[in-house]
Amino acid sequence: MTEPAVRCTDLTHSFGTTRAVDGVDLEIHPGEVFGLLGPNGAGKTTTLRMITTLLPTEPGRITVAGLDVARRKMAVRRLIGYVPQQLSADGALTGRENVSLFARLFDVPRARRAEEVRRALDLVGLTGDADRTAKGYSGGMIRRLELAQALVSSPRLLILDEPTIGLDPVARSAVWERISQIRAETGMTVLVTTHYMDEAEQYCDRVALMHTGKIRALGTPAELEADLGPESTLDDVFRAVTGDRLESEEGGIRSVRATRRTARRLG
Ligand SMILES: Nc1ncnc2c1ncn2[C@@H]1O[C@H](COP(=O)(O)OP(=O)(O)OP(=O)(O)O)[C@@H](O)[C@H]1O
Repeated sequence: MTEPAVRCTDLTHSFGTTRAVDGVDLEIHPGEVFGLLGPNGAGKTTTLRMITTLLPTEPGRITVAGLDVARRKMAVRRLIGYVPQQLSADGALTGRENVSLFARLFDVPRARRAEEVRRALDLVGLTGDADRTAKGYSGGMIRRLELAQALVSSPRLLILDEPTIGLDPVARSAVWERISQIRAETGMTVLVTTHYMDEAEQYCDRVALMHTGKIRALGTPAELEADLGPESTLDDVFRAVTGDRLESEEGGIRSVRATRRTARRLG
């Protein structure tokens, strides 16, 4: 039987008295686009940081392609491409130099490096802009550059934390189109967090709705909506299971702040 791409068993993590992740069980199938949905503070980033080996997994357990994350950290890191929420591109470098840097960091063999960098830039549609410095890129182009950085080591599991936060609707769909195309071309598994329910509805095969550290519902968007009744949206499902709204005002303000931070850092 094929191993799940990710299996989380009873994941728990606290920061002081805040229980950020509270008994999460999750199984992500190979090759699917899986969306972890929830408002700010739901515990999504903490869950991703545990899966990516950046936070301890105990007392819970995580496997990535059958490998125990607590015991096989380095092997797991080689399977993963991670795009965090924080900016990871350097404005002073060209697109190609940014991706080359990641190729070196991730030990892409020297003989294959230039070709892998070209391939990653091509996958995200940045070939024509590869030799311009990133400080001249739009927000959407920076996000696609960060995708290329994560793709250069040919990961089996691509993990994206709020890939479209702070982008305008056109740039958001451009980023998602690339994610869908890359998944179709490479067959890799994609785990993505978002608080934009329309994106999850359109682009995710399955979603988990997270709130106050717990998974409150899990399934395909269509299944979850059908369970609630005709004409339901994912936001309705979220409200029904948590009594809260998925897209909060706070999210909007944070998005703007994030965009401004990105612009400042690259400028
Ligand atoms: N390093 C930290 N120190 C203390 N508390 C933290 C830390 N990181 C997260 N938290 C708290 O843990 C809870 C979950 O945060 P987390 O970042 O995982 O949520 P999230 O769903 O990813 O939201 P966001 O989109 O805002 O990052 C929140 O209450 C947050 O304030």
